[in-house]
Amino acid sequence: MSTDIRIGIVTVSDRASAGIYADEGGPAIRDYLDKVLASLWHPVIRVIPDDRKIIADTLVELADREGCCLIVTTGGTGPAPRDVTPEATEDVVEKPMPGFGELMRQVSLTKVPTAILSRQTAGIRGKALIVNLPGRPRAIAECLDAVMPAIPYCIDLIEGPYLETDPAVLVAFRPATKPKT
Ligand SMILES: Nc1ncnc2c1ncn2[C@@H]1O[C@H](COP(=O)(O)OP(=O)(O)OP(=O)(O)O)[C@@H](O)[C@H]1O
Ligand SMILES: Nc1nc2c(c(=O)[nH]1)N[C@H]1C(S)=C(S)[C@@H](COP(=O)(O)O)O[C@H]1N2
Repeated sequence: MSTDIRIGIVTVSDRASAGIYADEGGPAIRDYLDKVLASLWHPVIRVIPDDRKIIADTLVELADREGCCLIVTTGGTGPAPRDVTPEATEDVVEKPMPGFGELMRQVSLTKVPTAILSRQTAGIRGKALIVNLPGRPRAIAECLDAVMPAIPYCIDLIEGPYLETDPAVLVAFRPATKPKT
């Protein structure tokens, strides 16, 4: 088991990637993970435009070459013509994990009626879990609070590193398992 925990943080935004506005989404994901994770981890950060091939190539690079066990994207999940983050995610995952999107939309609906406009999804590529979040920076904690308790065990199951959370902030759920004989 690797002890080097690398987590990809991918902002998908035409304007943030062009420097028209400062990226707030990537830093919000990093701050969130800094608060929640007790394990030492290293961010691998990318800020890219809403381009299906660039997004797919970036996800492949972070999963296959950078060795990220978790890749969190923000932006590009809505219905607008250039919103293609879910399609790019589906292009590269081997196993879709639709429960993540379902739960995040359900929880987000208690915060904002437009939650159903996000097509955010998730999936597994090799030993990486990829999770999409909406672009609005405030959506990041709203969505991660919902799915984060299940993420460390998901990464256990795909044979990634053991992620420990700070139990005072968030308790990760790991079901009791029988030892293999
Ligand atoms: N990375 C970001 N940093 C700061 N604000 C953001 C970011 N991404 C999105 N937002 C804000 O949330 C709004 C909705 O996000 P959305 O992903 O739909 O962006 P967009 O309108 O498609 O434009 P762009 O791709 O250029 O960010 C944006 O208009 C912007 O105000
Ligand atoms: N938790 C949460 N989910 C949210 C939102 C939000 O503010 N908070 N914004 C919604 C809106 S307005 C849109 S258009 C969709 C898609 O956003 P995206 O294209 O920026 O990914 O996410 C939705 N989901």
